[in-house]
Amino acid sequence: MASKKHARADSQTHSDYVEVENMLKKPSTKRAKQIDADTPYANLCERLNQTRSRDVKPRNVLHWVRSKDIRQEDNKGLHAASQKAKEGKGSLITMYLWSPNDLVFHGTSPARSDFILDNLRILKSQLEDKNIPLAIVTSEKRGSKTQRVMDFAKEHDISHIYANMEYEIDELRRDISIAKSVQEEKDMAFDVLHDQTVVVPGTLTTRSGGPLKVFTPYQRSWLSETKSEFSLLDSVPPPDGNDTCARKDLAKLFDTQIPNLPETKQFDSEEERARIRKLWPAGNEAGMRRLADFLHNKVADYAAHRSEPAGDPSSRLSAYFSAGIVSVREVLQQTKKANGGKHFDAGDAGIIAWVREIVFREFYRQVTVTTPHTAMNLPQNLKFDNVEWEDDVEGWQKWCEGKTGVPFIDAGMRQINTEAYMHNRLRMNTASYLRANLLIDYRKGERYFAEHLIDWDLSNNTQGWEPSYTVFNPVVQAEKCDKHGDYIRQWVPELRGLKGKEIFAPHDRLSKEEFEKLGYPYPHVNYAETAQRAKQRYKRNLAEADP
Ligand SMILES: Cc1cc2nc3c(=O)[nH]c(=O)nc-3n(C[C@H](O)[C@H](O)[C@H](O)COP(=O)(O)OP(=O)(O)OC[C@H]3O[C@@H](n4cnc5c(N)ncnc54)[C@H](O)[C@@H]3O)c2cc1C
Repeated sequence: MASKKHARADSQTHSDYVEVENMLKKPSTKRAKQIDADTPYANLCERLNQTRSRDVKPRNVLHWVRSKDIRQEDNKGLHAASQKAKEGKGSLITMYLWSPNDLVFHGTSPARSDFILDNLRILKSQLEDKNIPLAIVTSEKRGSKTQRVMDFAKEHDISHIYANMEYEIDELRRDISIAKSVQEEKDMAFDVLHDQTVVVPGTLTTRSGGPLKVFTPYQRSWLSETKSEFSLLDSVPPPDGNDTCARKDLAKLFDTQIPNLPETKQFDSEEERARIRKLWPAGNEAGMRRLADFLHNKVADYAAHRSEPAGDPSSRLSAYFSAGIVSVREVLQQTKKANGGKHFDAGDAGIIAWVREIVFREFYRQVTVTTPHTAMNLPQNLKFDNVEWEDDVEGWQKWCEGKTGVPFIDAGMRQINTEAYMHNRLRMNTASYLRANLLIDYRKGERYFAEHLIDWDLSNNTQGWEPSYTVFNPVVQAEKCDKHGDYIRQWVPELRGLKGKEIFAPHDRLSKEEFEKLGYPYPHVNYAETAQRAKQRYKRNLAEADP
């Protein structure tokens, strides 16, 4: 078992199921459209135009580290803060706002929570070597963040606050609130920089000026933009150090400790934590080593084999991207080198295919910024909010535990429960199975992924879970992507003894007697019937939808 959280999933009761439901509050579709028409992102940008340009003499300068930029290498906000600090006589201070209730609210997994803390430990030690403190400011209540940050800034005579942009609606609203408070101060400035992507979300537009909303034209435009604007891949150096006297002046800040995991985010045991840590070692160095290994040993086969989970064909860099342990610019610089200096529209087929996935990541941030309701438990296609979902508690429990009786689905769910990670092809299949074959509200699955993945990322997860009419046949998918059944064999030990095509659908392809000997669950539902039911339900409910 990966975590206490998962142990809880084993004994999921109806009240747990309802608890998930309560977490999924959402606005009406009418309200969603209003938010899309007047986005918090646009509102924040407008305010920042005023707070960033204020003529304030630098004193102490703050970089506010967020859960998506925990590194000193090529960190735009940290670099800007370091440059500003050099203009004055004050020090560079860094700070992380620790909000345990946010972890609970967002359902952040123990694996991701622990990964964040471990990376903060590394960053704190690297910065301390340069006499830069990393202070931990705790906000016990979700609503007290602005107050805590402003109190900290005043207490430490901060003239400038820098941070990197987070594009989710709650985070944008938090920054709007900070910007308002900074505006009320006479001698403070606030700036938030774009660091998560190469191309700033929202800037790739159609001829008429609207944001590109379809991936293929977005990718075309991204490739052309990054080809003509070389500087987009430029990186910035790590921060310069403070004078040694900062050690004494800011002693209290150097003393703050990285917090422990909250009770609900702890692992079952220290061994369990060590096992997950070994799979996902913390730190920029570990991430960049992983990249080098991928570029050297795997990327050449990526185009041909990326959908075959048995060979573990992908980079497994998602955890490092989602917590900002590696910079996407530095990753792409190394990738370009591996491509013999060619841009990402030519050269090695594996590299072209891999960078396409990075572009997906950028595209999904553009969607979050321009369609903010997608970060509010609502589908991008609002009509899908009208679907009448089934209340299949048993199906839900079986899905969570990897006991649906469909080998490919069960293998995927057992992988996520064990590794805090699932291969992309399985994410697609398990999501389709939940929202179509089980007809369970896809938002419950989205939340389950957040509660278990180490790489949880709101934009990638919500877009990955976006409902549609597509229903994957998990037997056909397995026969195509797991030809020899090795992935299934790895994760479903009950089926390890099966050698032929029986492994993909043991219930249908073995005799009753042979099947029962396996000790493997009966299929919870019939694939063909439920796929048909889902399509009809979607069609009827979408036709009746109001928006
Ligand atoms: C239902 C569903 C939920 C998902 N939830 C998440 C999530 O919470 N966090 C997350 O990072 N990804 C998510 N993805 C996208 C994708 O599955 C993972 O990024 C990928 O499997 C991570 O493995 P990797 O790092 O080896 O990827 P690689 O294949 O090596 O790709 C390199 C990087 O590109 C990005 N990327 C790859 N595939 C996608 C994609 N389909 N969409 C957007 N970006 C992509 C990731 O940052 C990834 O690390 C989800 C996909 C689906 C279908």
